[in-house]
Amino acid sequence: MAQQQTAPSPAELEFGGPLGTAALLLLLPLTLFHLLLTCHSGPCSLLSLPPELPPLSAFWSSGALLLLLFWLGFQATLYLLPMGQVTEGRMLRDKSHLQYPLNGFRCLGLTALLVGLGLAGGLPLGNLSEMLLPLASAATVTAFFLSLFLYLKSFTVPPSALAPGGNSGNPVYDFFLGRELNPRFGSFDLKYFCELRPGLMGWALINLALLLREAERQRGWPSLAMGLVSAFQFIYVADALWYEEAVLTTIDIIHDGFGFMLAFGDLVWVPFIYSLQAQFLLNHPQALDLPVAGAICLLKVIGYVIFRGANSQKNTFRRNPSDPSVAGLETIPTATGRHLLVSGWWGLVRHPNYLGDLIMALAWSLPCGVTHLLPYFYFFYFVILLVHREYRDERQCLQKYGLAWREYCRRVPYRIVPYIY
Ligand SMILES: NC(=O)C1=CN([C@@H]2O[C@H](COP(=O)(O)OP(=O)(O)OC[C@H]3O[C@@H](n4cnc5c(N)ncnc54)[C@H](OP(=O)(O)O)[C@@H]3O)[C@@H](O)[C@H]2O)C=CC1
Ligand SMILES: CC(C)=CCC[C@@H](C)[C@H]1CC=C2C3=C(CC[C@@]21C)[C@@]1(C)CC[C@H](O)C(C)(C)[C@@H]1CC3
Repeated sequence: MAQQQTAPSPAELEFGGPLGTAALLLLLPLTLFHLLLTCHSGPCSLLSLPPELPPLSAFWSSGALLLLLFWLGFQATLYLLPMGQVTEGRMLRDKSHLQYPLNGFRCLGLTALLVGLGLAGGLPLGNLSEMLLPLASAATVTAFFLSLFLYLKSFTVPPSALAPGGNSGNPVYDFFLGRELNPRFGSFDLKYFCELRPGLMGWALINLALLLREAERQRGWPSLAMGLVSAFQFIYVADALWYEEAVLTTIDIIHDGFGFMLAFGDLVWVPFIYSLQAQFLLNHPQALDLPVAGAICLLKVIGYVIFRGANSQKNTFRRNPSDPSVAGLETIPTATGRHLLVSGWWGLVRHPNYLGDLIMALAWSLPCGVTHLLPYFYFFYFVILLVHREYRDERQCLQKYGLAWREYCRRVPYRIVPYIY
């Protein structure tokens, strides 16, 4: 029988409960526009207001909205193309499994091909770099309406389809966290689509537009710093789509509902905030020595090896514990029948994937030099996000695994950084 979903108690509410989430609903878009404006201002000071505000008309254009809707429709069409394998997600509370298409990397290839053809035919992609403000407004409005739709839709599904944490009964809190775990139209999974497709590829496309604009300005090649930032971030996007299946064991898919936090995160925050380093470099060029560039590349490789190794190890183990690559690892049994890895990457710290991700985040910012704080915004935000995420995950794992989780914490005492945290 389907297990009934009970509302979380006030003590279990996350992000500061209704007040905290109401504040985030306002603060996230305000931070976004503050950063976009600051990045294009001369002083580019993270801690003061941009010297002059553009007219209100600079924040909105119907062309930008149409372009965004076209992009969403285009990516949705690619998602639906019957290419590649289909995989099964984790067992749900009603004991069923959802099916997910694994065609993300092919969609990236097709997108790259079409963009390449467009560029060869004279597509002025660099112009996108002057449309970021109205595009970000259009994406924010779209994310807001999508979240409203998702919130209303969640009242039409059975309790077993709700996320563990998003049905407190408080409309603001539930709107922010998302009530339904896997909202779908037939086989079209809205959360899985948004998590990996339009935002991530949009981020890579914005970076490319900024790089092209910089190259045009320099009448030839982009700077080394811009080249490194774009290449590092493109690798991150391509990696996420190549290992698409691994997203099915992340907190976003297995625990969090689909609400404003993820809709805004996926469609707005990722493309417009994660491209801040490239935006900064277009407006504030930086010279980079080859040895420094080499050291930054090494940092990126170290981060990537840890990030990918840890995520793939956990994903393989969760999907098939007898896979030869993980079968020899030491584990702790839990009362749920699932085991916890206690050696390999997951025996180093309790969140080795966060460690790798943070190292990469630093490598993305360093090419921007050390004269400004703004390119490091992503790194500081990411430290806060991952520390908070780790805390949320610990709480959930303690609930899920009880004594076995305590034993894991005893055997692996550090959370993210060995011997430090
Ligand atoms: N770039 C960005 O903005 C962001 C990137 N990320 C990245 O996304 C990736 C996924 O992160 P996230 O979803 O937060 O968390 P994880 O992928 O680490 O998933 C956490 C889950 O993994 C399982 N788990 C934890 N410890 C063990 C263990 N020892 N053995 C086996 N399973 C274990 C538990 O679930 P269960 O036991 O139920 O399987 C736990 O709930 C990370 O690399 C992170 O850095 C995350 C947020 C933002
Ligand atoms: C408060 C606030 C701004 C919340 C939004 C957070 C979101 C931006 C992130 C939550 C988890 C994410 C993940 C990725 C992107 C950022 C968000 C949506 C991810 C898709 C990036 C690529 C990785 O390889 C990944 C697939 C592991 C990762 C999954 C989590």
